[in-house]
Amino acid sequence: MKKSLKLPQKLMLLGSGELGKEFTIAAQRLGNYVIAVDRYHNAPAMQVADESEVISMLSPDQLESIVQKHQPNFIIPEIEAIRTEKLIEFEQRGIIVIPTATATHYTMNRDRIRELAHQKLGIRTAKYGYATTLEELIEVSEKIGFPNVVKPVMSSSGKGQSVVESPEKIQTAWKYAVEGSRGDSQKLIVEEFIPFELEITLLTIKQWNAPTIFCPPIGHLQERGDYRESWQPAVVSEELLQEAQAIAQKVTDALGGAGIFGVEFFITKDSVIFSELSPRPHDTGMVTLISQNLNEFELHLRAVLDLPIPKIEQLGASASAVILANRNSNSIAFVGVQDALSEPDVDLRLFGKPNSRPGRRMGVTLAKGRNVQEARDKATTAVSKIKIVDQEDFDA
Ligand SMILES: Nc1ncnc2c1ncn2[C@@H]1O[C@H](COP(=O)(O)OP(=O)(O)OP(=O)(O)O)[C@@H](O)[C@H]1O
Ligand SMILES: NCC(=O)N[C@@H]1O[C@H](COP(=O)([O-])[O-])[C@@H](O)[C@H]1O
Ligand SMILES: [Mg+2]
Repeated sequence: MKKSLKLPQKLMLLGSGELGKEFTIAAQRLGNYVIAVDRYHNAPAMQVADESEVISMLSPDQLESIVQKHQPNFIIPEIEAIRTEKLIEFEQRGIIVIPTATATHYTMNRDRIRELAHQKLGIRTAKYGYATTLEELIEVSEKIGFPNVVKPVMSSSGKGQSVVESPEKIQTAWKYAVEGSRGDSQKLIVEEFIPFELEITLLTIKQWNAPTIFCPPIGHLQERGDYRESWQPAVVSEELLQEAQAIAQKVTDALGGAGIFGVEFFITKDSVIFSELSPRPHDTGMVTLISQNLNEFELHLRAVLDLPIPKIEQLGASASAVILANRNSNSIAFVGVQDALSEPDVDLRLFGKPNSRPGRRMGVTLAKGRNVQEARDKATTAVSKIKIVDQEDFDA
């Protein structure tokens, strides 16, 4: 990365969900030009970007045609399911891929990043094995033991993931995982179930020309593999936090490049277990929209563009909670927003996703409190006040 950089830059965002939308807003506040790309029209980031493209990001030809057309300076992946071999080619042609094309390749599938962290770097993870057929799944499950967690190697937000309590449940887990697999892989990972006390995301900012820095840890609560609440700061002993930071530094150094990473850990009574990482802003990191002087999207942008990050300030106990859809609809509306926002220090993001399906994340509440418990209570209370309705029903 060159030492002196001029603004604006042309950024191509591959994936245009809620995280991309906030990133685009951060990029545009510094006058940059953003082309938002996703598989469907009017995705959240497209609503605030300069231009947009609707393609299959797993198609090398479609990626080639939009890169030819827009000639971006940077390609910034926002989801995993991208034809990463093509990103390697773009990088060789001089486009900066964030954090690097190889890093996106490693983190696209759970097996590659697991091999890097565990086999190559010797980092502690849950015991694991792989399966590509039901027979293999039965065999590997017996080896790992019960309960275990079955996940497609390519999926996110808990899609296709389930906890398997006993051998009779394996077939159901197989079916669920194959159906929930994103992209073109049918491989599954089976992990030992870790009975953790707390799980955290350590937002780790890798810079081109400055040392790696960390945000205070974010605690989170997940249900069925998907995030429901997050809060900052999370209480972790100094010793375990240093261990987590050392692991995050080791993995992100191995991946290289620059940008923010969401490094996920399970914290048990006396140990830290690496789970996985996103080479991009993390959903649980949306709490930083209220909890820090620079949120995770602004930090990502600064790291990408080699802009300084002189200080990360935590602004006090804060929390986020998700608003999930309960229906299939392409005309959803929200009611109860007035009530939700009537509390001091409560804020809201409604992502503007054009369609809903049961369980799809449509928004997030943000809150500050005198302590984390109060912040969490305020965020979840705000969620309970917001109801998703059909536009037509409401207008009728
Ligand atoms: N081995 C495990 N033991 C215990 N809980 C687990 C295990 N693996 C996953 N989980 C639970 O499921 C959640 C989601 O798992 P994971 O992060 O691997 O999935 P994901 O689909 O990549 O999620 P995201 O994309 O939101 O990060 C974890 O945060 C944790 O709560
Ligand atoms: N855990 C990863 C994550 O939260 N990713 C975020 O969700 C969007 C997809 O949402 P959708 O499935 O509702 O389209 C992605 O584009 C990204 O913003
Ligand atoms: Mg995760």
